[in-house]
Amino acid sequence: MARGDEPENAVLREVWRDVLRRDPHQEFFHSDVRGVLRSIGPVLVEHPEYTDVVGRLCEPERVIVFRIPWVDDSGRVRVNRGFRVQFNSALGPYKGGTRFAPSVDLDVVKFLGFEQVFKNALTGQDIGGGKGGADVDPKALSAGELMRFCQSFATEMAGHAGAAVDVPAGDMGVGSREIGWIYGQYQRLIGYHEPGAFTGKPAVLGGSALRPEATGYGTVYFTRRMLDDQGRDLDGARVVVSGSGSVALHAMAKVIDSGGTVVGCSDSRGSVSEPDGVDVDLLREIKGQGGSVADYAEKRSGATASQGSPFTLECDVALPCATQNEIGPDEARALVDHGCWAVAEGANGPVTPEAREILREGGVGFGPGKAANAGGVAVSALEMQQAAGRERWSAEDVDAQLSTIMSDAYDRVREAADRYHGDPGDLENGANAAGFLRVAEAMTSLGVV
Ligand SMILES: NC(=O)c1ccc[n+]([C@@H]2O[C@H](COP(=O)([O-])OP(=O)(O)OC[C@H]3O[C@@H](n4cnc5c(N)ncnc54)[C@H](O)[C@@H]3O)[C@@H](O)[C@H]2O)c1
Repeated sequence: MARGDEPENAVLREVWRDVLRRDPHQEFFHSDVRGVLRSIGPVLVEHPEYTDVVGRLCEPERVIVFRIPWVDDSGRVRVNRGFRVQFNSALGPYKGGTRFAPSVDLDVVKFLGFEQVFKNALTGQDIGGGKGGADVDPKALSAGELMRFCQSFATEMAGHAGAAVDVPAGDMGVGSREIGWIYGQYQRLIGYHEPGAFTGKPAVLGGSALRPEATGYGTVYFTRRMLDDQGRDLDGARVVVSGSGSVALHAMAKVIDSGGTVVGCSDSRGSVSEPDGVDVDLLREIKGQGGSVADYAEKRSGATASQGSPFTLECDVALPCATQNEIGPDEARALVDHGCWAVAEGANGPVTPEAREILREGGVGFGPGKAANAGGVAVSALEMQQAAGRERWSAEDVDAQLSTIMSDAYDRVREAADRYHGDPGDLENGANAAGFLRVAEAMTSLGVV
């Protein structure tokens, strides 16, 4: 919302101006707040009692910024910056991932933390929202350096994490190995076992079955419900999945499991088109050895590598699963021109606001990340439950719960879209409205705290 495009509701307008005034340069965060304020106007007409919570909801409860000193393999002392934004704990302990990437700054972490508040609410579980990370490129570090880095990160986080306080998980650049190292240092510092304090741990340390798969699988479960409502399904569909990391590889596997063909993928170095279908096992193997999608394409006669976006390829379904701002106006127009049925965000913020508008006008279904990629955090919350009960659930059990959670989230979003925005297919407004309703009820019940 530019100044001339402010909310009509006087309270929302005031909140928006405060957000801009306090942090004028946080554009990712502004963009997300803008979307939410747009969506909740009609909710406040029905629930004026929730008006008071909006200002508090847009201000994190706590922001922790810290120094991460570590020693590299040559003996040189290096310094990075770490972040944890404890955004909202009305529904439960703060819960959200940890991102290690050079692009991490306070704007990105606040944006992701704000998203997380709504996402977690949509899962129906009792978890608040938070996010953290550090401005480091883990790919540039040796394993020894990365372990020391994780230990330094954990030393600072130890005073802020805890099973009933804040439960970090992984995100880009942070997998189960790194969470194991972070948890190891945390446990050493506190002096006892507290497996519920971190999720996404290796299985041997109490990590949940299916946690690595959960976000990708969940995105596909959500997409299937979207297609169902269009009278379509993934069987026989051509699907582009961007990225080839944790979310993307598992989304690809579930697409193939559902009868679809993955006709394109990418990584930070380029993209690949393969009309006959990407071989996910081979791609995983090559990526696991540090290779790129271009290295993969060299091994496949039907695959073509390029430097362009994978979203200009012809496809029926697009699942952006890499990073933010992958689908801008050009990619959105290509998707509309190719008659794409649906786009669902496996990544956080991969579709820009302008692109979302183009998709909407072009009649392409849109599943916002707040809902579509909630599967990861949902299984993280199941990992917390298993830790609390000292239990281990099977992959089948977790998968069944994940599928139900994603389906329920879809219903919640669709119902709110219909009720407050008069269009059951407007899942973006629906996700914001449904998430807001749950958090606002909890915040109101807690009083002004
Ligand atoms: N891991 C989770 O459980 C989880 C949960 C919810 C949302 N997400 C979101 O999903 C996205 C991916 O997370 P991940 O855990 O798979 O990370 P990851 O580090 O395992 O993989 C990221 C992938 O994106 C690719 N990539 C990075 N920048 C790119 C660019 N500019 N263009 C094309 N490809 C690029 C990388 O090469 C890699 O293949 C992130 O937005 C993350 O916040 C992850």
